[in-house]
Amino acid sequence: MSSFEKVQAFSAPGKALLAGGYLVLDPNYRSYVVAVSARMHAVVKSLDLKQKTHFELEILSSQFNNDCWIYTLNPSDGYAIIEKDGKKNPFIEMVLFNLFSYFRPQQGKRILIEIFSDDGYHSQLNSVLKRNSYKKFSYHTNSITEVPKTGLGSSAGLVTVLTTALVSTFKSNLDVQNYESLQLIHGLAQVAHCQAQGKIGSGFDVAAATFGSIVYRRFVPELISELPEHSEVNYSAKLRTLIDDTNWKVSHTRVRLPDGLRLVMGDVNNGSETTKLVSKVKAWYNSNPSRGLEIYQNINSNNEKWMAALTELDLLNRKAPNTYSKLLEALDAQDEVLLKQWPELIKIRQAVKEIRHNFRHITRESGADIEPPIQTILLDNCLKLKGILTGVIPGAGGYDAIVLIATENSNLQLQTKDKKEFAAVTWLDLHQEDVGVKQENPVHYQNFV
Ligand SMILES: Nc1ncnc2c1ncn2[C@@H]1O[C@H](COP(=O)(O)OP(=O)(O)OP(=O)(O)O)[C@@H](O)[C@H]1O
Ligand SMILES: C[C@@](O)(CCOP(=O)(O)O)CC(=O)O
Repeated sequence: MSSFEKVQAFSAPGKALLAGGYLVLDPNYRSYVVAVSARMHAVVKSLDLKQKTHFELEILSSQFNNDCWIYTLNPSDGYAIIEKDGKKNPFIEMVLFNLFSYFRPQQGKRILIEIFSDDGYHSQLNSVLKRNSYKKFSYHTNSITEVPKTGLGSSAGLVTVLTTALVSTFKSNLDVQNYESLQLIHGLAQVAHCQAQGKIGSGFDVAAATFGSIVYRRFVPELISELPEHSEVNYSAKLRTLIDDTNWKVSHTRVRLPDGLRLVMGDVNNGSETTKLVSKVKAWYNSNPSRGLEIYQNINSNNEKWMAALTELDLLNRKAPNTYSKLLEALDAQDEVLLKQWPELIKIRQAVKEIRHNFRHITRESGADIEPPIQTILLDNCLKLKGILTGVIPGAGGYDAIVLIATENSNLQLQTKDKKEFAAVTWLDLHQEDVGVKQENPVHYQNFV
């Protein structure tokens, strides 16, 4: 290992889409995305292969049964991506293809990238925890495709951190705190992630992995779908134009939950398939577009009210911290009379009530389980707990998880312990992260025992 000349490390966070599920697929609507503390990490080591033009790449994900992908890439054949043993990982392949097509590097290199992923992304059943003084990761006996995921966006985290790692090897002195650098990472990661998924998602997960907690409005999908086939000679030129000279009209304004409030995720250990839910909702919308539009506009106006009220809470805290503390105390007491004195709280609760009401309506009409009755019961029970401001089923909804906004002081473990109505929930050890891609210290990823 000591023969490597350059060693760097980066990480990127997972996500929870609080407001804007389904609507965010359309650039007309904004969404509220919280980056979460489960991060995907990459340690990248590189070495110039003097007098050579080929690239030897090894990508290791040792936590998952020592998964490993090995590639040799050549400028002479357009950087064709062929894994030594024919192993597939579409997310890695699309990152490599787009990064090499964009940079078209000529000086041969040997590159080793080690991937590490935090516990939140996957079920930890039958895993073994290994640690050093800085970090801890769980090791599984199964390969990555066989370990159940939790829905925090592992592929978006992987694509974003891998893109960052490769950009850092081709671009000297990459500074991930610099806005232009983040924009470059974001564009390349969106292209790779879209192509690997084989469908056009809204890209909110890649945006949160790159920029952190944001209010997000997507780019038009045609920007990526209209790129030429990979085999076309002009792919590289078109990709460069898309990344360097095109206004994506995407917006990603940094946000954070007001101080004193935190994000709580509860795993319900089931899982839903986003693609199936999306296709049912699209079919429902298209069967009566004017009615669909009316419902979407209603959801949207409540999403906007909710986002605006969170900003109002933040302002209240800055301008009148003592008053704001009283508001948090009212939430901790969950006292209806006290709570009525705070219009900001009423506004948020009312908006979320409307949003959930509309999604239950879509659930009944479309057959897509966005807020199925069992989750309604669970969420309504959660809203009665002390310290809870509001709660939803994030993203596409379904049986994946629930998300609550709670006061810092609330103790949900204690309040829900041994209560049968909460038996299905495991409270996850996660919190909101402000920052997206982050530079890490490579020394922190050595000697795990
Ligand atoms: N630690 C990892 N090492 C290597 N590949 C990984 C890792 N984590 C995720 N991947 C890749 O991402 C794929 C999972 O992507 P998928 O989009 O299905 O899940 P997800 O992004 O976690 O889901 P969701 O979007 O619902 O949150 C894996 O099959 C694998 O190809
Ligand atoms: C339904 C959708 O709006 C959100 C999906 O979110 P999640 O993958 O369930 O977290 C799809 C998308 O935005 O790509």
